[in-house]
Amino acid sequence: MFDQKLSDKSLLKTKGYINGEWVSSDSEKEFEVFNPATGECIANVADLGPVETQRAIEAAHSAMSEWTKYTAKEKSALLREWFNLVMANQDDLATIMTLEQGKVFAESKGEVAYGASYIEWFAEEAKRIYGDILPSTTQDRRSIVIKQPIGVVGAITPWNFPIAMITRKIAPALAAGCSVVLKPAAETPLSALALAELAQRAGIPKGMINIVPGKKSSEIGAQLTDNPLVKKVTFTGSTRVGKVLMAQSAQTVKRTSMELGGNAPVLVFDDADLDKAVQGALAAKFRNAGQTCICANRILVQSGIYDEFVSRLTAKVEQFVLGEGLAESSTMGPLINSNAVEGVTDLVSDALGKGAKLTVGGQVKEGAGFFFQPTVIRDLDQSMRLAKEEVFGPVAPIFKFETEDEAIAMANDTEFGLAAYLFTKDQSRSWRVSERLEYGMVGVNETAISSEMIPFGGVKESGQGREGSKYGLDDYLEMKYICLGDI
Ligand SMILES: NC(=O)C1=CN([C@@H]2O[C@H](COP(=O)(O)OP(=O)(O)OC[C@H]3O[C@@H](n4cnc5c(N)ncnc54)[C@H](OP(=O)(O)O)[C@@H]3O)[C@@H](O)[C@H]2O)C=CC1
Ligand SMILES: O=C(O)CCCC(=O)O
Repeated sequence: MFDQKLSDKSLLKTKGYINGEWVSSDSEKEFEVFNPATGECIANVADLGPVETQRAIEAAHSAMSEWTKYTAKEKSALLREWFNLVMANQDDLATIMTLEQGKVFAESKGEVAYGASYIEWFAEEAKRIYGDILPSTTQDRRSIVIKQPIGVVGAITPWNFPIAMITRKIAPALAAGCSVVLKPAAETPLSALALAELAQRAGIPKGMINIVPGKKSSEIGAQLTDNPLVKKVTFTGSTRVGKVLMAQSAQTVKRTSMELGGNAPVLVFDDADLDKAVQGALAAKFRNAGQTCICANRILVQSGIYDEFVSRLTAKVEQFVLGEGLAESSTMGPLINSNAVEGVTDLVSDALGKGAKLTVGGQVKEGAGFFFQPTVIRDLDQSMRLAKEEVFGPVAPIFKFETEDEAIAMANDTEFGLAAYLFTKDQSRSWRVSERLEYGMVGVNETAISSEMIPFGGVKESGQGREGSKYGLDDYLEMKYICLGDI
């Protein structure tokens, strides 16, 4: 399958990557990777476990002491070369991503560029790690703060963004001076391994990046959280697993960064620019077939424009073409697996059973693969599961509200707090509402809020820590205070 599709076939790697070597599992076991658009097996990948992970951690630990000998400028140059290679191989990386993850090729290309932007950004930030000299309480001493790499980083990433979620952890880690052992999602190991191949070609020293693909995620996770050589655990994925990893990390008091589930509301006020609001909600809802933690999960529309909003959004959604991601005609791909299809189906049935109304979609697509039709549902209320639970799929539930206070209360009525959006032309309302929304990120009249230059992250049970931006290095650095007394 890959043979005909990649211009550089050596980007297809199916072994683990430890200490600069491509390795099988000790047991020689492999696991299958599937194309979610067809259900076909597209590769067999080495099934590594806790023992190989321990080896990777030890390699990472040794590599870090070598990496400290590189100047900031040398580290920066290596990261820059990795960025160049990722961009030079954008089409092949996007092909691999579409085949294992399902998103349409244009979106995969966009994600490769987005993922690369974190490498470029942190190549630059690697040169900007500063210390500080503080005022002193006495004449005979000086107080100095230096920043040092926290240590070996254990990273676990999800399948929904198989490149960007990796680069936004590995690039700041390397820039800060840390090495990484990363476990990619079992659904999408091939993108991670191709990235490692390009890092190797860029000259990033052995042991600095280690990739441990494997199906025994809880055992690999236990090794990463229990091993005292690992000083920090960074995770993107479900809140359930994030809590497990935080609890495990507490035993050795590791620093953690958690980017967990979301339940993003889009608040559309009567005074909004309706075209802009429909377009924004559409983009935020259907990106990656709705499988993004900042996807619009609940669309809250004020009563005066409710019917008009529903009919305009429905008309746009009717235009989606569902299909295999490499087909040029497709504008939306499949969900990741059959569990995902079942989960979405259950949430839709619950809402329809309790009186909500379908305006488009609502069905599993017949035939091969894991497709669910792009769907709009209206007239929801707070009793329905869609009001509280994250629907990781192409379903736009539209709720009605009367007043600003009611909309804010509905928006905040969740344990999640990742991203929220609002549409209004009233300047003071945009400030007022932004400040009252209990979320880590708020988009005002804009839903395309992500970039390497902004601090991505949430509050409440959506996690802790921020990725990207000038703050993104902090999670990988320790602050050391040095008190210099008189000689
Ligand atoms: N914030 C986000 O970006 C994401 C949120 N989600 C949310 O989570 C739901 C479930 O998706 P799912 O893929 O199951 O997410 P998970 O949280 O289960 O998976 C994310 C990553 O964690 C790994 N993992 C799973 N269990 C453990 C464990 N006990 N210890 C260590 N690592 C573990 C997975 O490995 P493996 O693949 O090998 O099981 C994968 O690499 C989605 O429907 C969505 O609501 C999901 C993905 C991303
Ligand atoms: O966690 C996710 O679902 C991916 C984040 C997408 C983004 O960075 O915009």
